[in-house]
Amino acid sequence: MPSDAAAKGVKLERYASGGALLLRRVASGKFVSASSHLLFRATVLATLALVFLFALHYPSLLSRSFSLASDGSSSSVPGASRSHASHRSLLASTSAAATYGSERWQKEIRRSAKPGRDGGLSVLVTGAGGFVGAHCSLALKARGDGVVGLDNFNSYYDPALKRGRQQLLADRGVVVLDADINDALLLEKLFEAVPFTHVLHLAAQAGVRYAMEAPQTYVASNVAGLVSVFEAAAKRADPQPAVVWASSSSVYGLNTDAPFSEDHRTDRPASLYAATKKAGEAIAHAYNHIYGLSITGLRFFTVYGPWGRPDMAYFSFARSIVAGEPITLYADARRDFTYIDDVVKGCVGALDTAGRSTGSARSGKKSGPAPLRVYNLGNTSPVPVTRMVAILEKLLGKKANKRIIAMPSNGDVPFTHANVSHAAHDFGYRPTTSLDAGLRHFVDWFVQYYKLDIKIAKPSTTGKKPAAATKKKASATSASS
Ligand SMILES: O=C(O)[C@H]1O[C@H](OP(=O)(O)OP(=O)(O)OC[C@H]2O[C@@H](n3ccc(=O)[nH]c3=O)[C@H](O)[C@@H]2O)[C@H](O)[C@@H](O)[C@@H]1O
Repeated sequence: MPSDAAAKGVKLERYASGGALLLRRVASGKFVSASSHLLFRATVLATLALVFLFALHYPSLLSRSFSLASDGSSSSVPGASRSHASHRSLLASTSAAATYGSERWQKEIRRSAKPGRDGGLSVLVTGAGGFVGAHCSLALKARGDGVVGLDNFNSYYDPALKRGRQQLLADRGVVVLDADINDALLLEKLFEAVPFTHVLHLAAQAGVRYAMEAPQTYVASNVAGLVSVFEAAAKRADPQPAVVWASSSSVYGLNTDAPFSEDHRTDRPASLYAATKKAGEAIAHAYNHIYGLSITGLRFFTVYGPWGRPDMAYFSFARSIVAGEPITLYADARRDFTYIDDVVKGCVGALDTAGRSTGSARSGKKSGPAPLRVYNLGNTSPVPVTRMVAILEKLLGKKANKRIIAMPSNGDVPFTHANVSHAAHDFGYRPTTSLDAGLRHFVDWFVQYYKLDIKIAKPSTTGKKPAAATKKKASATSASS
């Protein structure tokens, strides 16, 4: 136990008085002598010198993140952009139980990547903490494929939701790394550790209208990040995997021919978001042409469902309706809303039929042409946004406080409508979920996840009155379950 004096921050000083040796109390601050000042300064200088040397020799470490999801470390990033996310990586590395490239790290990655069935795929899923990425990872794992995920868990929307999805995957033995697709060295280490058969590249900066606020994050994720993934798949992986990646219905931009077919013009994007996705399709062409990389782009049409993205209209409207807050509807807007389970089946079908890459990382040459494909994954039945709101109102048992305005000039397009005949022909893609049924699944999850005391209306076909919502723990309802 410290003495009372020490505990109070005082020191006892000997002094002579009248021949007697006495003790007196002196504040400890007064004892900070010139020599301890010097010592302090020397320590600070030495530390700065060490940091400088470290940064000089290992600059790439400053932009790398590599903790394993399973170590339980949480490092959500303040700020809205993916490009900001990597700055926390040094923290992630020091807190990780199994560090990047270490034997334990490799062992964990290989375990997660190992298929649980003969002929199973081994898939690297980027954006696995995201909405579509998490559902696809669960579905692949459920059918016996090996999956390794990565995600930078940025705070474009609530990172807690992404951590929740990560936990769902961890519960099923799927590792999701805290990592950024722009970290070339990390991707290299991943491909060194595992001969992935496929990459499902879903990490991106999503959201059409946010591109006006944060244009550079779209370039960083959707252009630079895509190049980073293609570079690693083409030059660092041996053998090269096939890549399936998320393009967007927004590439149709100002196209007015409907339904949208892959053969239609896509050279008039209405938003920077759409432009980066269109750029991605051009970049895919180049990597396929030069390196023989098998590449499939999937144009998603307004995907919705449980564990969805809170920035999307159906989700934010549901929150506003519950909170009694106003919502703004763009007059006459229509969307080909596509339910997550249908999209997951499309993604899995695209992976299964991707065809091999023909290039070699070692020789840098390709042995012949490799598949280069692009598909619409939509629902084929556009619905007015006002109808989507009416379904939500009915399910939630509450009227929305609606404000209807003309569509602003914010990158939005008035309608989307998918022709999916190519996907149907090549891998049997057939969307089966109506907006009514899909939103019901969403609201079921929404009420459970946010623990809302809401009675959900039964489907109109039953003609029954609203029943109490179940209170059991929220779970994914995708093909994974
Ligand atoms: O299909 C796609 O390619 C895109 O789908 C969605 O984009 P969007 O269709 O604009 O989805 P929401 O932001 O959820 O908007 C849905 C509809 O609600 C309308 N809306 C949106 C916001 C609002 O305040 N009011 C409103 O009426 C929009 O005009 C749109 O018609 C996603 O956010 C994109 O990431 C994705 O790439």
